[in-house]
Amino acid sequence: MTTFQFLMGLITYRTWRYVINATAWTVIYMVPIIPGLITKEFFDSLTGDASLQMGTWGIIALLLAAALARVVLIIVGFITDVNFRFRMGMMLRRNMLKHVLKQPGARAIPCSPGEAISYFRDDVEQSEEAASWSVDVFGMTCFALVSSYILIGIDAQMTLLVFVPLVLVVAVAQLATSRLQKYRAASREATSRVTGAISEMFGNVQAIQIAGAEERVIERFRKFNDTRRQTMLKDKLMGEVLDSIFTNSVNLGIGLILLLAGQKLRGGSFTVGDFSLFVYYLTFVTSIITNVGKFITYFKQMGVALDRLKGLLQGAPAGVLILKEGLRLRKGSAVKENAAAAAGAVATGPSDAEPLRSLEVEGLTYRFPETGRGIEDIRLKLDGGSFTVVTGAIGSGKTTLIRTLLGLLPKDEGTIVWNGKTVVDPGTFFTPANSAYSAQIPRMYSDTLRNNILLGQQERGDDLQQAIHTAVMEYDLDHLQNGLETMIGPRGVKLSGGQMQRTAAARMLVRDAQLYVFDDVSSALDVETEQKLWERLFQSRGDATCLVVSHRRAALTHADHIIVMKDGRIEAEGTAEELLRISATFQELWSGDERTADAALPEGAALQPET
Ligand SMILES: Nc1ncnc2c1ncn2[C@@H]1O[C@H](COP(=O)(O)OP(=O)(O)OP(=O)(O)O)[C@@H](O)[C@H]1O
Repeated sequence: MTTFQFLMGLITYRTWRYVINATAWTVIYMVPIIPGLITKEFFDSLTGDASLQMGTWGIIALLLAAALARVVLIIVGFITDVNFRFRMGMMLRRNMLKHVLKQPGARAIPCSPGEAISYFRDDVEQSEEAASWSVDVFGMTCFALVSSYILIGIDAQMTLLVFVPLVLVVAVAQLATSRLQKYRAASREATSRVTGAISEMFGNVQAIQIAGAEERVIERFRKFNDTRRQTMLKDKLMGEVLDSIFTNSVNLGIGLILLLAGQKLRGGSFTVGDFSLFVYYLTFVTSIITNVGKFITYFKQMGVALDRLKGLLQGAPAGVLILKEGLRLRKGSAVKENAAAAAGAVATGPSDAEPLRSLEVEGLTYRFPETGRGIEDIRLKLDGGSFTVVTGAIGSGKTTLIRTLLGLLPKDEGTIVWNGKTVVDPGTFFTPANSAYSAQIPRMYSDTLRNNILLGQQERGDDLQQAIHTAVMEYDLDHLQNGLETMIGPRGVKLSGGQMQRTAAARMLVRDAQLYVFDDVSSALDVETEQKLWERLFQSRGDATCLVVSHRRAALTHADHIIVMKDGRIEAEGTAEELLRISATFQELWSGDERTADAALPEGAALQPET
């Protein structure tokens, strides 16, 4: 998609709003034609050259009326502009967000959240700016056409001098294009790095403190800021240089007009009124020239913004950005949408989920583009109601296997078959009521513990209490000041690693699902708590199928089937007894866990809330 197609895509999102906006601003730009003619009449009346006799008060009244009309029109223009800009920006942001949310969860954005914020804020604003200025260019062109027609009628030679700078400006702006784009791209990139670094720093305060890395982190941040300062300076300087070229080329035009007008006035072919009209229109032509230059600059910068936004799409067609769907800004449409969503929820609700009889995976492969590592040719089968553990050394591919199976990473190859039917889109299929998942690193929101567990789900009967009990959270609740109503997350009480994992387990268990997937939920739990968790899970959800990543004996001894991963492939599989005989990797993991269990902390040591 070219920058022009992108611009047209934005403009035609709400064509009639654009037309209203363009009409309003065209009238605003055209209004000064009238006071110019009135002023000409006034001066000509002083020298007796006037064709209309209005008198001083008549002229004042006309000038006031024209000024008042312009004020009113400008207010209208601002309203139409804000409305148009808002919708355009919202459409872009909505389409970007929709695309991001459709991506496999683990690769939703190709950058840090801070950088993504810069795409959503700065690049969208830049695109809005160019589209909004296109309205002004249209209005200004109309003014230029009408005023030049009037001026040519008076003096063609002088008119040429007024408009020559316009040609100059366009030529200079075109010549400066590639450099301007280069500087803009560099300054945007540097800004993204800075916002990305801020989000990383705030997200990793504890890790930075523990490593005593404050100074090094700040030094790195300072370097990013220095680069940003330099690139921004170049970008701004280039903008200012162009601006001054535009303004000064106009001044040159004014000088020439003054010289010529002097001669012509003396010769009698030019009236004082004509002179006043030229000078009056010139002030507007000046702003037109500057603004046309600005628009060309914004258009070029829009090209840079478009390239960056394409990057966020990760290879999807750029047309995604300008998909024309409704914004649903009115209350009525939101209500309708909620009703539709509620209807959808019934169709996929727990009662409709088909009980899991078998889940088969064949040739599942995913390689991270950055490292080429991942999982290769995974084949596995889960029977309904079974407890399967995936184990293996660090980096052997356990998490990648789970994420690829659940559609959080886009599989390169392989098939997933649920009860004999191929799963076409794992990302949407592996959600409640088919499956629920607890990630290796759980994320908490700044909200109450209750809302963090429910995550929008309606509380039904004693579901919540049951999930809390199964996740072995009762001790935590007793020790949190406001129990379930305690504010947690970044802006509340900080939970320990074990508390977060139990909260994530409760979040998963409060949902009815056929398949429960635990990714290393036990890594921050002591042995006794983990033992309780599995026992309670079997009591409360005995018929559920579980797929668990763990290297702990507490999980391994409960397993019907164990899969041992090594270098992204399945190295061995079987029961714990069988694997202890045949797999050296498994023997190592088994004895490694014995040492960990011996050194484990007593129950409750990790349960105190960190504040
Ligand atoms: N985001 C990523 N980008 C590139 N490579 C990755 C990424 N995540 C993991 N890898 C690589 O893929 C391989 C498998 O990683 P994975 O996280 O699945 O291992 P794991 O067995 O779950 O490890 P752990 O026990 O530490 O959680 C490793 O070599 C790892 O370096």
